[in-house]
Amino acid sequence: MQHLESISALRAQIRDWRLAGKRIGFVPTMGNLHAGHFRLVDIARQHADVVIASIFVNPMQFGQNEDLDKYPRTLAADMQGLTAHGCAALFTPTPAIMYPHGLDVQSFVEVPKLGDLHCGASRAGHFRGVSTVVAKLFNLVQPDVACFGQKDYQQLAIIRQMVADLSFPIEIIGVPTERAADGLALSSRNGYLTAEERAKAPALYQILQQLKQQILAAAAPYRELEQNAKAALQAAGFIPDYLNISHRQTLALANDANEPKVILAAAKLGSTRLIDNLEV
Ligand SMILES: Nc1ncnc2c1ncn2[C@@H]1O[C@H](COP(=O)(O)OP(=O)(O)OP(=O)(O)O)[C@@H](O)[C@H]1O
Ligand SMILES: CC(C)(CO)[C@@H](O)C(=O)[O-]
Ligand code: BAL
Repeated sequence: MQHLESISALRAQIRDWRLAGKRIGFVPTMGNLHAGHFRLVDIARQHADVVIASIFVNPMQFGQNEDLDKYPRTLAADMQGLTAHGCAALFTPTPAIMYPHGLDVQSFVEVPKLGDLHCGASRAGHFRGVSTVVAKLFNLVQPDVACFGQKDYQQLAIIRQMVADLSFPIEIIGVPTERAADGLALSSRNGYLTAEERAKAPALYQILQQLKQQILAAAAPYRELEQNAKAALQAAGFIPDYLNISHRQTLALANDANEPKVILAAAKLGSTRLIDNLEV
């Protein structure tokens, strides 16, 4: 696997692939890779001749009091895993490369409405950071196809909207959430959990599954079901951030049984913020 650390090296590799007529697949990540990330690479390889991944812990998407500094960085292990999954190249830019003049004067991309809801309301500026870095990575890599996880459901919706609005010639593929045997969505932040917290963590997905059945049974109005589910999260040891029965495309709160729905949730277990979702 090629390890590309500069924009010039990346562009030379992309040029070589283009001259060879290769269809390029791209998997952007923040590293500390797990089976969910490697699944993205596997899927990308099904849709492209070559796959390139990126690892960049993007400071623009972290809030002041978030975990930018402690975010796990495991490059050597990540490179071994990517190589084992047939990734052809890995791009690992630094913040100085991505934001040479600093974040304060950096041009940005913002997806209105979708970026303001749910995690956008809880993490001010987060999705501006995500859409900006992904747009820049798309311009640098210029892939034909890019894979994102459904674990970050709102992020995937925002990327799809950005690609459509800005006419990126890139096919976006959403990959189902990879889960541990007990149902917990794999996430780099799961590594923050203590043993006691990890034992409680599966309750998040279990509560989403129970809520889905209640929605299908039309057990009560959606807002009442949301409140009950948040109470169940608290009883399971979580501090709920949000739990919203939403429209799959607009992500606005759903009210109608006929709408295509997704349950979106974020909750803290100790100091660890977990997210998950379940389509209804
Ligand atoms: N369990 C998973 N299943 C499928 N895709 C996933 C999973 N976890 C992460 N991804 C996807 O991998 C890509 C990179 O995500 P990222 O590097 O932030 O990993 P992460 O596990 O989501 O970390 P974090 O704990 O910061 O959320 C994103 O498209 C994300 O949706
Ligand atoms: C898409 C992404 C790599 C942009 O930094 C990040 O938000 C992530 O890892 O999901
Ligand atoms: N996959 C989530 C990235 C973040 O929380 O910044």
